[in-house]
Amino acid sequence: MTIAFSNFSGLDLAALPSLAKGEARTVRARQVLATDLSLVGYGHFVDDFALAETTIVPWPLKGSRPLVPGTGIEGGVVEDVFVMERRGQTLHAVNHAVGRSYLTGWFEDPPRASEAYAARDVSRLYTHEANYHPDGGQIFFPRTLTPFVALLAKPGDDVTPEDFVAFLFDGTRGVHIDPGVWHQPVFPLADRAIFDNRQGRVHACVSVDFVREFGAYVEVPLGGIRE
Ligand SMILES: NC(=O)N[C@@H](O)C(=O)O
Repeated sequence: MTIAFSNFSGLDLAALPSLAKGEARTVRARQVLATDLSLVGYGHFVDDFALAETTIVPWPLKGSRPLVPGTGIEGGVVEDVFVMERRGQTLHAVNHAVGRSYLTGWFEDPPRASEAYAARDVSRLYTHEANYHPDGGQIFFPRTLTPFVALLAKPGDDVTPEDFVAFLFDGTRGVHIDPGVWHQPVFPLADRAIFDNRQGRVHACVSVDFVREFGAYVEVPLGGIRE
């Protein structure tokens, strides 16, 4: 499958506002340890990728008649690897299941970040967007025991940067992100990591652009738990 670069939010990545110049602000996501309880409303743990079910949302109806049972969900799922990799002072994510790649964040002031130089501080990352899938959930499962952070917010199109929570996973378990839950591709606490990914084949995506809508980048903590 060919891989095409996707910029869901449509933000001009060649004209990013500068934090150093005060052209944008940061909203630091609250970091919490992923537990069964803390994930309520966002998703749940996955312990066996092969056996894990991905929630598929039945086709939405406009009339009063119901779907014939078992129909409206037959688009099924797609699955393949999702590769997260640091490229200098930027982070990229390549979704081989749907053939799309993304720039998911910067380890420096975004307009000054370079792929030619190593990141100086990887304890946090700035990201500019998030999205959700109305058609189904999405599973990220680490192939190696790499700890990772899932930046998530509960469903609702009136989402704001302040709604996002950075869930810290220790790398021994995966995550099922529920339909409608805002997310970015997960952020590994390593320079490169491979995840198994399973999601709805329809791959409907609804995006939020933190920069153009709120004048902010979301700062994602990637260190240990502070709270
Ligand atoms: N950008 C982003 O979040 N993408 C993933 O959710 C995906 O489905 O590719």
